[in-house]
Amino acid sequence: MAGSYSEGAHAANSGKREQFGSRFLNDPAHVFHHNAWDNVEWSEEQAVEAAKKVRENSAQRVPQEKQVDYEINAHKYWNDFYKIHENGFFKDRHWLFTEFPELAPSPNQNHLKGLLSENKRSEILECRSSEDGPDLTEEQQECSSKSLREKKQAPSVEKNVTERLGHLEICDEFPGSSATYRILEVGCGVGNTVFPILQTNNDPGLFVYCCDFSSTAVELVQTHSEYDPSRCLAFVHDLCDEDKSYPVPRDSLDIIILIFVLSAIVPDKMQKAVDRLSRLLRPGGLMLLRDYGRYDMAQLRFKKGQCLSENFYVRGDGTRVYFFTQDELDTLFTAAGLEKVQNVVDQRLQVNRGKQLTMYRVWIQCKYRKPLLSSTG
Ligand SMILES: C[S@@+](CC[C@H](N)C(=O)[O-])C[C@H]1O[C@@H](n2cnc3c(N)ncnc32)[C@H](O)[C@@H]1O
Repeated sequence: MAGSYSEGAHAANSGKREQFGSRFLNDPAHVFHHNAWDNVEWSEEQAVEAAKKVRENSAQRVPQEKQVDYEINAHKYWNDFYKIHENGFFKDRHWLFTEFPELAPSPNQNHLKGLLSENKRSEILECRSSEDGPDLTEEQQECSSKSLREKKQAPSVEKNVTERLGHLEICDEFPGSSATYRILEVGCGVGNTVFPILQTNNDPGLFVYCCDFSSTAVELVQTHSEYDPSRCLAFVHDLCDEDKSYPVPRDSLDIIILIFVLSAIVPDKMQKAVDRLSRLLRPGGLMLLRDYGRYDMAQLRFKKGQCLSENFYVRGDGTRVYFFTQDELDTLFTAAGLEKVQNVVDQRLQVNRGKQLTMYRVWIQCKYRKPLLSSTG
């Protein structure tokens, strides 16, 4: 499988991610000079070969009764996973702040969000004009200026925001209710995202919620030396469980993070799970996702007999994984009433220089925003 390699400019033009990628392989002969190459363009031959591998490994499906077991006992398989690996498997994700600067906003930006959660609508509209400074990200500037445009064009937007934020006053007692910036991570595992956020974001108004349906994982978070209940709440929750609610009211969260978790649930439950989460975001709040993309090396490595349904597989330890396209994720988020801010594919070539191995990774990264004038049920 030969890859062809792109210049950064080409990657940018083709809708591939720009922020991550800075090391480009221009000369295939240099492939083993570094550990990883960004924005690797696949050749047609390589894509055809990947599709063939997927057809082959999907030809034989896991029997129905086994599929039922994997679904009913999904949390047990993950519990077993964490009993074995504890917190040594997934690495802390310090790239988070490059990719998602919203997780560690500057004090000014937090102040801005705080005003919104305190329902000081008139103040926020005043503040925005002076705070749209150079230290806001491009997306945040776009968000803010869009808000201002909307303010001028449609007074009903303001009314809607006020009504929605008014809801918070009704449910004013919930964990973290006095916080001014609320982040929820779903499928948090042992806290490899949550603890870096708590370390990096020193905003006194920050409150971080995190949940996972693995009680073993949640216990590891709660017993971590840096777990501070005054800044964080870890709880057991199944994001597919329609009967159990989250411990926060609707329209209350600034950020929801989904890191390699949506791919772990059965595809026909994804939409409702995203819908429920979307309701928890405040107007203007963001859903952030990073997850497996179609034809990632992990998908191509599955053997016959591990396929549950199209692009959905079970690993040897009973945990499951789906491989998304950008369009599928776009449909999930937009159907949940969110607007696209970013939806990019990160095609990376990882290199094991010792073993002279090349590994083609495909990840998708998304940011979707709840509109100010929102109709998420
Ligand atoms: C691949 S791990 C990622 C963990 C973590 N987000 C990270 O990046 O380190 C997937 C996580 O999703 C959790 N998970 C899977 N299905 C879930 C569900 N239905 N509800 C809540 N958590 C779930 C698993 O227990 C596991 O911790």
